[in-house]
Amino acid sequence: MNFQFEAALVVDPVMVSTSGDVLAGPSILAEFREELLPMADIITPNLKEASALLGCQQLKTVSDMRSAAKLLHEMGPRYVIVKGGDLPDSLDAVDVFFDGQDFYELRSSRIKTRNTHGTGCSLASCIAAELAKGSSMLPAVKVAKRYVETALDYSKDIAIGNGTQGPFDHIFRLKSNGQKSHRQVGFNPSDLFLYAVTDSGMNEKWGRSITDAVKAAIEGGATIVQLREKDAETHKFLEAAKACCEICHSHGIPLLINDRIDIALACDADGVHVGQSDMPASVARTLLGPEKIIGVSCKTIEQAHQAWIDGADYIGCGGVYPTNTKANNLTVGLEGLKTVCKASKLPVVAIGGINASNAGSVMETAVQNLKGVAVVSALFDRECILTETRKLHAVLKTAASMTLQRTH
Ligand SMILES: Cc1ncc(COP(=O)(O)OP(=O)(O)O)c(N)n1
Ligand SMILES: Cc1ncsc1CCOP(=O)(O)O
Repeated sequence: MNFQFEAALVVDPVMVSTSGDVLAGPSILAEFREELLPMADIITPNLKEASALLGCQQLKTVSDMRSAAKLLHEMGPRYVIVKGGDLPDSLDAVDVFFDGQDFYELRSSRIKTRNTHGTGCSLASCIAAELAKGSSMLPAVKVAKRYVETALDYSKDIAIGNGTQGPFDHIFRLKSNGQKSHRQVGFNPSDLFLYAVTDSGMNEKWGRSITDAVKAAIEGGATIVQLREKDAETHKFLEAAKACCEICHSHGIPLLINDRIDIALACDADGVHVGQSDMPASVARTLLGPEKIIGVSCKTIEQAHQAWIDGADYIGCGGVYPTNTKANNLTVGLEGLKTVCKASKLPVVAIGGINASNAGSVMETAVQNLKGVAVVSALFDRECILTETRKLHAVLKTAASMTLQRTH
């Protein structure tokens, strides 16, 4: 693993709590400014703390937060995130991240709860933990934000003690894992290794149900499944999606729905895959919440960058090779795939015309961020899905181990 930080100092200047209580007085400000901030890799003040550090400057808008982030950066930390939880309720929850050059507005849905004690410390701790795992700063901040948002959502209705504000529950993942034994929580990019994408037309042609097709793909080694049922009627699709959810989750395999956010919500699938002309990923993220997986189809560096800004988890890049499965789909080729992979901040799965004969060439490009291949016809437009999935899995494993040998 390539560690970006040998040691990192994450400073949460705990001075004013989310509830407005003053936790540290003005006497500490000089030490913060002169001693701590110049050493910090990142500081994570809320609006009141940023205001106090800047001599009680009023911070009421996102534009004020940008100016504050810049001024705080001049005090020495390498990165600043000004947390906007205290902005008026009518606005989205926006945090402003500044790396000394560029500003990023990190938006999330506003979760209505009084249980907010501990959010600031947990965000800072989670950033530190991500840095320790080898992450660079902005991805670490994004993971931490998602974690806090999910924990807030999980614990929004918990009633503890007598105070008006309670703590949020930051060990929710252990609990939710216990409740749903096989269901994976969060997104693991290695799941993209062998991505099976169904097709209603192909199942019809071979006289198969979606559930039988999904079962066979999983048995053959598929690591993630997407239901891409373009012609399915909604009621039937929902019933099939619910059944596929059960099958996938009993095997610990994530199930995504193509395009249909309504179906994904109704069957509690693990997420969705959307294209450039579908629901924007940022809206999908707001609708689905922080925990669901969102994939976006991208052919260009700009689209990949936008997907990342919008809060996607991975991108699907292609068509790598010509295909009959998707009409009028521009082919980007291996070179286009490499270009997007190198620029992407998100993991990538290659798609389009991929089969057991060419999957090795795709994986052996060993380009950064490429985690696997997504395949429709090479699995589902075949007589035996199980055999074809096994064959493809073997090819991918060989390619992955050859790549590993080459790089060591
Ligand atoms: C993994 C993956 N990558 C790309 C696509 C294509 O999605 P989209 O651009 O929305 O096109 P349709 O699949 O809707 O025809 C995908 N489905 N999965
Ligand atoms: C959905 C999609 N998006 C880009 S190419 C493609 C079709 C992939 O199907 P196949 O694996 O049969 O080429």
